[in-house]
This record gives sequence, structure tokens and C-alpha cells, in this order.
Amino acid sequence: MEFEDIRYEIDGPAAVVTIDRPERYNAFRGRTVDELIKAFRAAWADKHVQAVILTGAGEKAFCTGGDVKQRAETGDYGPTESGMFEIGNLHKLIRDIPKPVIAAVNGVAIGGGHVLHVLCDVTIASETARFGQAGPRVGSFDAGFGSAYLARVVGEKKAREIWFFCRQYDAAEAERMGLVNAVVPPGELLKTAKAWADDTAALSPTALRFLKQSFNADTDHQAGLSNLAMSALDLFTASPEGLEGAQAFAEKRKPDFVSHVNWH
Ligand SMILES: CC(C)(COP(=O)(O)OP(=O)(O)OC[C@H]1O[C@@H](n2cnc3c(N)ncnc32)[C@H](O)[C@@H]1OP(=O)(O)O)[C@@H](O)C(=O)NCCC(=O)NCCSC(=O)CCC(=O)c1ccccc1C(=O)O
Repeated sequence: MEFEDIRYEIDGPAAVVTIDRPERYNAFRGRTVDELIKAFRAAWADKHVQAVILTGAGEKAFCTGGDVKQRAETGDYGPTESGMFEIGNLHKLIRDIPKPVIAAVNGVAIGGGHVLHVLCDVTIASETARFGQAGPRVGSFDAGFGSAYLARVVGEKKAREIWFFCRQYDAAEAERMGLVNAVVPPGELLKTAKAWADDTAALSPTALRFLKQSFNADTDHQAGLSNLAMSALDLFTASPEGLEGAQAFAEKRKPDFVSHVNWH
């Protein structure tokens, strides 16, 4: 498969999917999401793939969410094959693919990039990784899996803290709050993720499939919340308040949200 924004490689039993836009800190645009969906579908269809590793190119970033500069320029995340921004379908695919998905977090996992690792089945972090949500800073939010499922992972209080204060947390703190499964030195990140993937090769694919679906069943209703959240976000990101966040980021200035708020 020919990709521009990602890389897709098979390594033993693992499909390694790498977001490859280091100059934008691996932020995703519409095309990136389309390509990620193709990669995850290919991994699903390949019966020799037992696990998927999701990571980012370079040492700085895993993924920093939506490409805020693109949004400031065009008001959207750029052209896509279907004409729709398919991030909600990518979220569902990471959950639905009946194989373990391992996030190998090599740097900052922020905003929609943080949501991606939260949705992966397990997360291995480099000691230099940083975690957090940024939407309210740049005129965005994820009121679907990104908040509801996060609360299942770290608990209500911590999830609200993460969203309401937009702080960044280092790998050790992320491990303490149950947001990551293991922390390793940067040079060992991919090796460790591949070793975890190798461990799955000895296991029954069917047993893993039923187990993943069983874990998911308890939170599958959140897909409905996710649909609502995407619809709300479509409206919000095009609003004066939403656009102010993206423009302020691109212009490297503080946003003035309050002047643009349109509710009482
Ligand atoms: C990540 C930072 C905290 C890193 O800070 P720092 O280490 O100081 O590096 P910088 O100098 O800031 O950044 C280096 C370089 O990268 C560019 N960059 C970084 N992030 C982005 C980005 N998201 N988009 C475009 N470009 C980016 C940055 O401008 C620099 O470039 P220069 O040319 O050198 O200036 C910090 O960078 C930061 O805070 N980044 C922004 C993070 C952010 O706000 N992300 C978006 C959050 S909102 C979001 O993701 C929602 C979108 C979305 O996912 C979505 C959309 C629709 C429905 C659902 C969803 C969903 O929830 O998933």
C-alpha cells in the first residue's frame, strides 16, 4: 500500500503502524485518518497479524491530535476520500479490530493523539513521553470515547482533571494513574512493544478475539456518545469560539474565547 502520512510494516506477528508527520508533531489531517483506517483494516484482514503496534515517527511526538494549523488555514482537516473527516470511524476500528492494539508512545500524546492511545488495548510509554488533553485550549473537545472511556481507565476525578485543566503528565505519573501499562527507556520502546506482540503469537487468535469483544461490550454504548460528540464538534469547530482557538494556536498567541462565546 502506498501511504503519504503513515508507514505500515509487518514485523513477525505484528503490524507496525507509524504516524509519519514529524514536522507537525504527528498531528493528523483528514488524509492521515483515511490512511490509518486502511492500515488497521489491512491488519484486521491479515490472519498472520496477531497484534498491531501504533506509534509515531521521531522522538518528539506520538501524536498531537488534529492538525490545528490545517484547521486554522482551511477551517477543516483537509480533503479526504469520502469527503468526511473519519476520526470517529478510526476510533471504532481501533476498538473493533479483534486483535490487541499496543500503543508505543514515543513522545507527546496530546489532544486527539491522547485519545488514540487511550483507545488502544495497552500502552507502553517511553520515559520521555508526555500525556494530556488540549482541546479546550484550541477550540475542540472529545465528548465521546475521549472523555467517557478515559473515565473508565483513570476514574472520574482524574479524567475531569485531565480535561478541565489541560495539564501534561509525565510517563511515571501516567503509569501511577493506570493510563499506561509499562514505562521503558526511549531506546527500548519499539523492542518492548514488539516483544509484547511476539507474546501474543503463541496465543489463540479466537480466544483473544472473544476477550477483546467481551471487554468492549461493557462500553460499546459509548459509540452512541461518540456519534453525538462528533456532531457537536462539527458545529463547534466551525463556530467563532472554536475557530478562535485554532487561529490563536497558529498565530502563537493567547486565545480570546470569552468574546466569542454565544450562550448564556
Ligand atoms: C504538543 C505540544 C504541547 C508540544 O509543545 P512543544 O514541545 O513546545 O513543541 P511546539 O514548538 O509547540 O511544537 C513543535 C512543532 O509542531 C507543531 N505542532 C504541534 N502540535 C501540532 C498540531 N496539533 N497541529 C499542527 N502543528 C502542530 C507546532 O506548531 C510546532 O511547529 P513550528 O513550525 O516549529 O512552530 C504543543 O505543540 C501543542 O500544544 N500542540 C497542540 C496540541 C493540540 O492542541 N492538539 C489538538 C487538540 S484538539 C484535537 O486533537 C481534536 C481533533 C480531533 O482529534 C477530533 C476532531 C473531530 C472529532 C473528534 C476528534 C477527536 O477527539 O479525536
